[in-house]
Amino acid sequence: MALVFALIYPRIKFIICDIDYIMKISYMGTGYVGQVSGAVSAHYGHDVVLVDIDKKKVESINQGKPTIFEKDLDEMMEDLVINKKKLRATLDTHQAVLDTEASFICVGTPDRGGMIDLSYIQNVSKSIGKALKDKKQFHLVIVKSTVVPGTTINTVKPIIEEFSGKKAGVDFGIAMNPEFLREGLAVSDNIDPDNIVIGTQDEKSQKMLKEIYAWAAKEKYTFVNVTAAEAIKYAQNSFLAMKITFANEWGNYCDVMGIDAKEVLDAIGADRRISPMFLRNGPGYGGSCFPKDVNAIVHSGQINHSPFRILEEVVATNNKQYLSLIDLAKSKIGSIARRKVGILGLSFKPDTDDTRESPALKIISYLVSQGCNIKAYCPQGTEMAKKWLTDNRITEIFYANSAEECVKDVEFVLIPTDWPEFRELLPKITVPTFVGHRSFVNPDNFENVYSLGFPKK
Ligand SMILES: NC(=O)c1ccc[n+]([C@@H]2O[C@H](COP(=O)([O-])OP(=O)(O)OC[C@H]3O[C@@H](n4cnc5c(N)ncnc54)[C@H](O)[C@@H]3O)[C@@H](O)[C@H]2O)c1
Ligand SMILES: O=c1ccn([C@@H]2O[C@H](COP(=O)(O)OP(=O)(O)O[C@H]3O[C@H](CO)[C@@H](O)[C@H](O)[C@H]3O)[C@@H](O)[C@H]2O)c(=O)[nH]1
Repeated sequence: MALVFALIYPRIKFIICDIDYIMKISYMGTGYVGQVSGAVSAHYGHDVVLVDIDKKKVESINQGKPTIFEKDLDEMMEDLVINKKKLRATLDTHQAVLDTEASFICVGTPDRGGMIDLSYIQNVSKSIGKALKDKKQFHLVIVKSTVVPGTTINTVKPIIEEFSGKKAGVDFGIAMNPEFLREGLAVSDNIDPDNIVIGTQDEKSQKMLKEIYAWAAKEKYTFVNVTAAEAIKYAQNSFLAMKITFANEWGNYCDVMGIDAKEVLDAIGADRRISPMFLRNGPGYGGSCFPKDVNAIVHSGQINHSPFRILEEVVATNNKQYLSLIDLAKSKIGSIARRKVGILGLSFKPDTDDTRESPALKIISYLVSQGCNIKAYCPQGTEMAKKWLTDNRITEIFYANSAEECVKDVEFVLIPTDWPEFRELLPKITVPTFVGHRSFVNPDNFENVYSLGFPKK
């Protein structure tokens, strides 16, 4: 991916306009998805306005500063906002709809008791509908947020029709274009996507989406209807979550059987039918997407009388997997109650500041319940972690300023998140250290280091 990015980035930096028609596009919701996909769209030549209800985000973007930590986004946004003036942000949804030809809906669809909370989708659909009432020209509305199959047609479309008094497919278009970016690699994933899924119900909307993505190679397009586009997103994420869970269960089994899980997983990954991607065992998948998306599709299967038994098991297994790292520590050092523990890595994976559903936070909650004294450090995730832990009344944590400080004066260390920079520290740690991802390190190279999926005496 690094090589692909190195080849592609200079090209888009210097050839800003790679499209036949410069479209005016608004992105409703300026989080990880809206901010990155909006910036990349502007980079390829479109005129983009990002819309949010959060004033701080809008102000920061208008100064050319992203509000998330994402590789290459700082430089790209500063260039687009300050120098090229292709990207701006606003709080005014109404005006943004009037000023643009197409709007992507990129608001959150968080987990609420195993289902997705549609309130943000409903609110933004109402605002778009009200604006369309005042607009004469055709406008394309594209759902990019992850929504369960049926949501665009049964929720978004009727709300916009009601508030605009207009008809979908005639006065405005309705489409679904799921987002596949990975946090930490969001810019490069957007610049060079594997697949662009275009879900539409009418020809005009499909034509407009082809213009929006005119910069991409045509073989990347997948044309489907709106509901299939919604389903593709869930099928993909649940498959990947299942693959990781498969690797995790093999990791657990290999521990017990005295086998190095990496040898097994690397070997099967060499078979092209399986592939090595998403086959690293660890302390369970986290993040803002896999946990909530697998829950939501399991729920949709249940209420539609077509249960996903295999995914129900994936959820149950993943919910417990973080405990395997604690069990590994217990198996080597005995009781962990009331011990001093250093936790390296709070984000749900490296290269992001996002700590949503991070296994590290579940581990901290458990250790605190056992009376442990926690020191924690993360290169980017501390701020978001602190907020979540404080909201959950976990306040007795010492947040170290460096990885070195975090591992001093503790009885053992846990590394749930495999930030590459922690590797350099391993030779200097003198206390037992337990690593979540076997792919991160070979524990045989260190006296005191243990890993899930690696049976070390
Ligand atoms: N984060 C990812 O890696 C990722 C990848 C692919 C798909 N998705 C999906 O994309 C969607 C957005 O995810 P995210 O991580 O960017 O969410 P996020 O929570 O980071 O951002 C959502 C933004 O929407 C804003 N918002 C809420 N209501 C609004 C309104 N009425 N008008 C304008 N803005 C409004 C919020 O203030 C926030 O800034 C979700 O459905 C998610 O499942 C996320
Ligand atoms: O082999 C692996 C790969 C990942 N993980 C874990 O799985 C989680 C998710 O990782 P990743 O998929 O890299 O990050 P996300 O940014 O959550 O991206 C996923 O979720 C997004 C939101 O839907 C999708 O757009 C992406 O395609 C999909 O990969 C993290 O906790 C990882 O540590 C593993 O344990 N082992």
